[in-house]
Amino acid sequence: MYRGLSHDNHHFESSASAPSMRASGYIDPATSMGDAQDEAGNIKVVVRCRAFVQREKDRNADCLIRMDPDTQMTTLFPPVPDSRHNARGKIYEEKSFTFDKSFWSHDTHDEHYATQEAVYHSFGEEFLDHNFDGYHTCIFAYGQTGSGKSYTMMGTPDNPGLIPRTCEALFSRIEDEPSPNTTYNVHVSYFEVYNEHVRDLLVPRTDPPYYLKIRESTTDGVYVQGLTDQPVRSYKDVTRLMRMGDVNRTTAATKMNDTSSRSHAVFTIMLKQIQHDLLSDETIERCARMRLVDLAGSERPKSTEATGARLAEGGKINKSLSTLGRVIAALADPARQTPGRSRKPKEVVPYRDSVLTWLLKDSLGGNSKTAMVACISPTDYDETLSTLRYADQAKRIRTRATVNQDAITTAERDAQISAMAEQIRLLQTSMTAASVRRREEATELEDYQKQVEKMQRLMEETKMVSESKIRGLTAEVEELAPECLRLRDENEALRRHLALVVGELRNPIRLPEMAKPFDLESLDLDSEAGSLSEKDDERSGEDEMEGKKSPHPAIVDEDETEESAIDVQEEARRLLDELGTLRIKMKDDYGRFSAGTEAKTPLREGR
Ligand SMILES: Nc1ncnc2c1ncn2[C@@H]1O[C@H](COP(=O)(O)OP(=O)(O)OP(=O)(O)O)[C@@H](O)[C@H]1O
Repeated sequence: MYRGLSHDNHHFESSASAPSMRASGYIDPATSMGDAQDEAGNIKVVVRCRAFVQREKDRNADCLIRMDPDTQMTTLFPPVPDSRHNARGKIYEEKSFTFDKSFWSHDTHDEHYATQEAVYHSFGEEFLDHNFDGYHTCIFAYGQTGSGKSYTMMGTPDNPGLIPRTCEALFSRIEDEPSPNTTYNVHVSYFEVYNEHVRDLLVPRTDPPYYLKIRESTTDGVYVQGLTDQPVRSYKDVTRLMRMGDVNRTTAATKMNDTSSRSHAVFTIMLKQIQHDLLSDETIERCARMRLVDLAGSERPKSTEATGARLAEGGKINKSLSTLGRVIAALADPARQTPGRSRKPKEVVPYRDSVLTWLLKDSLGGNSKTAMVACISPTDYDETLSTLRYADQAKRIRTRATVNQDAITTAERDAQISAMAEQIRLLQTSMTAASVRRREEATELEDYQKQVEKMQRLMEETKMVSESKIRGLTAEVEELAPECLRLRDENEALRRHLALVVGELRNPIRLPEMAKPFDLESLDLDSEAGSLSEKDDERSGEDEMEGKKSPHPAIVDEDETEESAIDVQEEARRLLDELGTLRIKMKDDYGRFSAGTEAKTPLREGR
């Protein structure tokens, strides 16, 4: 039974360590360029156990944790089987782990109670020292949902956590800087990784949300493109930004935590110290990056009773945390820690498998001094065991931190500035050219579109003209068709008539001698026409040669009649030709414009 467990003998003394001995940010080029330049070390791992929250008090929960202040050992005791810890066949065992520090923040009345201030003094201050020495640092809080990560990192207005305390101490050190030759430049950024997307917390939220891209460069490593990098001059400036970021951060109430963080939040402080030596006219610059990460909590859907969006968020959170676990496992691999000794090939570190691990690549396995705060709840055996195992593995990770320092003379600095100015000038020129090009391209595109519209309009007009032309021609053809038929019939009649007349002339009816002479006057041949056959010509010639005068008066007018017949014939031929030409023209127009209008065209194929 561990309810009311006495911790008297297991807690350590006040965890407030001695304040940093660092007096100022003065950079000693001689020492700073020495051994401290490249420092390999393990990730610092601390564990913090929080107090009961109301829901745990309500169910009279047992505290399953003990911490030994002397050995820094954290022990997890098996729970009394109850509705929450009754998995059939499951064996709950006592488990012990030793970390760099075990913070007992469970019982405020306990003499070893670790306050927010104590946690900061224990290692927050030490990490700030590293920053002033020019090292990049990273502190991240890990643990199940509701275990106290946000409380440890950000805290409350009354009980500020590591982030505000670090910032406050940073500015108080800057203000206390005794050397007039040292200047500081501080920038802050704050972003969250929500559902595998990066969102800037220092800009107002938008709907739909605006996500930032992650880039990697040889000089800057992995970075968030377009992230607000706000210059700050005082702690007041920082608190304003922290508040803004916290308001923008995605939180929601779950069964395990009323204000559960649904994202990983990364607060970054960039500290640049510039020290100018008047005698040597040399400038030493140190750049340090402080990353303070409040991870989203791992969660069991069964415990949080999440559904819908919350459940999906939880899935993404767990996925990225399990990738973090795999990254930690790969980095903690003994083959990696003792290169050359092990024959086992080094495991590939899956940094890129999640946005979080990709962004923390440098902090987890590169140029950084890193600490992990494993936050645990005093009541949940399974989740706490999982967190303690995670933390235990992280202890084995070694990083190699380097002092990020550059020493340059004033002349070099001036040269750098003018090189940069030149680069900016070139960039401006190319930007101007690019925008001119873009403008030109836009104008060209506009012209092109206008031309296309114009062409479309023209085509439309042409179509309309063609249609009206077809309509006009069709009407004309329809109008001409009866006349054409009439002409053809008339021509036919004339031809028949002419043939009859010619036949009559060639073969005149011979009247008997006694008969009444032929009444020439009654024969009207003026309008008759026809062609004479050769036979007829021959006969006429014979008659002339014989010198016989034809008794038939018609023979006297034969030439005249023939001329008239020829005229008629020519007129008919001309009409036929005209008709043919007209038909060809009609056929031509019909072919050109008749697509889809055939139904309207009454043209018949000419014979
Ligand atoms: N050391 C502590 N002392 C007192 N109360 C604490 C402590 N740690 C956490 N709490 C309380 O526990 C509750 C949950 O804490 P917190 O929100 O920090 O959890 P979390 O791990 O950040 O959760 P999540 O992952 O869901 O965001 C809060 O009400 C907080 O005030």
